[in-house]
Amino acid sequence: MSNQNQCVRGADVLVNAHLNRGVGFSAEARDRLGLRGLLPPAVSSAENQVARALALIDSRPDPLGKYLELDAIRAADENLFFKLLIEHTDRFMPIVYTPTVGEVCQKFSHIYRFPRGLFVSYEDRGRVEELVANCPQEEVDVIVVTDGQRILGLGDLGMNGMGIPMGKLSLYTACAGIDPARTLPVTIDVGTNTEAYLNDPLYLGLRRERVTGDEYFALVDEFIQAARRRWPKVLIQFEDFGNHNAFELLRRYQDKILCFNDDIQGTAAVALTGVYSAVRVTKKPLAEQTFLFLGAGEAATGIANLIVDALVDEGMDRAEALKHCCLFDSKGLVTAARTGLAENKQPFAHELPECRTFLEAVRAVRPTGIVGVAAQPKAFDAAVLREMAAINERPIIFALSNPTSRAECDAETAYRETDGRALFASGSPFAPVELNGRTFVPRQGNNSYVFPGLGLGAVFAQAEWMPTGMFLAAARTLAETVSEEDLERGSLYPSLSEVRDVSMKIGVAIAEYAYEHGLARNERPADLEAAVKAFMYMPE
Ligand SMILES: NC(=O)C1=CN([C@@H]2O[C@H](COP(=O)(O)OP(=O)(O)OC[C@H]3O[C@@H](n4cnc5c(N)ncnc54)[C@H](O)[C@@H]3O)[C@@H](O)[C@H]2O)C=CC1
Ligand SMILES: CC(=O)C(=O)O
Ligand SMILES: [Mg+2]
Repeated sequence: MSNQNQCVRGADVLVNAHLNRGVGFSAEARDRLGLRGLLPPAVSSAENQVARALALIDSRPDPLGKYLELDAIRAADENLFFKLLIEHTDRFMPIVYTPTVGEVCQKFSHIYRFPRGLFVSYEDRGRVEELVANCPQEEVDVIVVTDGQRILGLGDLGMNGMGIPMGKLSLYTACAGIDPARTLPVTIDVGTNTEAYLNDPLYLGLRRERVTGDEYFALVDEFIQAARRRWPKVLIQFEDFGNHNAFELLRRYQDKILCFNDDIQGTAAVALTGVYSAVRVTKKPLAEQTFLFLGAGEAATGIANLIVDALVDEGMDRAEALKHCCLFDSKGLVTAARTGLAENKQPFAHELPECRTFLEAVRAVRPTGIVGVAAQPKAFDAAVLREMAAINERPIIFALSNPTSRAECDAETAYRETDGRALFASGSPFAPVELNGRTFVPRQGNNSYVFPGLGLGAVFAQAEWMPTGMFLAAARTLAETVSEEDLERGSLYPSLSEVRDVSMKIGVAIAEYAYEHGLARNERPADLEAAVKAFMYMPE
């Protein structure tokens, strides 16, 4: 607790979510803080508080209702909220994160109740420093910022996209122990091109079409500079920006400040882990794998580039490595004959026949794995899955688009259409599948397995910036946490119940990378693991 917080007393404590422990305050704390009489007389144990909260949440049958209960708990007592999230990660992650967070964003203006984070509107250009100064946080370790243009696979949600930085930062704390008082969700509101919001009287964002070009980049830069002036060591995570801006912002800031793009780089690391797990099962090395991506945007080319980096790291020539990844976008298979290709797709434009359907492309490329990152629901249909099963003994099937409504296929379909041979992962969670007397436990190929640990390590070592090597290190560290028992159940990732330990290990690997490569701004502690563990916030 900071000195400033130690001065807070009486009712002010009870309306401060960082400090409030509600009916959990002991008799001694109630006297010390001037709370006697302001709370019901009985003191609740931690177990009691959790039980009361769980009953309240369970009284809401629908996921959005559960989200609203959790959100209200958070607004009143952050300690209790994170206790719930940490003790019941499996149960509440689908509520505070995908898929429910998608619905939360779509309805954000209708369910808005509690102030949180920073809204930087285009109307505030020229005075963003003042907005940043208004933030109550004395210190900020991690900012997650969006402009709401590509929220999951749901499209342009404008200011409503704020649910995503809020959700991601909840995971930073729950999964990697970043102090919640030192996190800041940010939305840069430059308008929206979604007509329904512009016509919705309850919409809380700027009512205008999106600002683009120089004015757009000037506003984002004004925010970044203001944030870094106030918090010079802050990590900035770019999240769910529209494709062109996402690549351009990464190009501008990647090697200059402590930042990364989660959709491009975090996703790449988690997908590569899934690939490493899959090749342990197929016993065919990475060098013998070929991937066909449905989609050719941030996630697709982020993943493809990291696979190429991993192959080059194993000794393969880069030109050869590029041939191991092929892209299929809204116009069909990306080939050398295509003109006007975006820069990120060009390295993957190979000499291949023209294919208009994904099934044709599967037949032409004969991939060992397909990766769905185009938000095209059910695109991995029975014909595609059967073709993959005909080409491969153990086909790799990653349906990574979010939320569940945008998944390329569900787990049951993936296993059923491949006679249980698919090595499957999905962006949003699916329940275990029973097939032919076996139980498959699919897990999430979601960047949530890596961004919390990446951020933890970068913040711990106060890294200057985050090179590609860090994302490779994160993928390899995560892969080491996948056990033989996991693989036997069809799980390419560890259980969510282990996620804090997993994030800690990734954090240590990233911090170590920063120390070894001269990127850290502090001294390496003698016992790095112990120091990282001690750094991690844990609710009381
Ligand atoms: N599991 C995870 O951790 C992550 C999942 N994603 C998901 O991936 C999806 C895409 O995200 P981004 O790559 O950032 O978006 P993006 O907008 O950068 O890329 C989308 C791509 O899909 C292609 N596309 C659109 N319609 C298509 C069609 N009918 N057939 C083939 N391709 C088509 C577009 O040409 C574009 O290349 C979203 O649903 C998002 O939720 C994104 C990041 C992380
Ligand atoms: C998981 C994530 O970052 C996305 O779907 O955009
Ligand atoms: Mg994202």
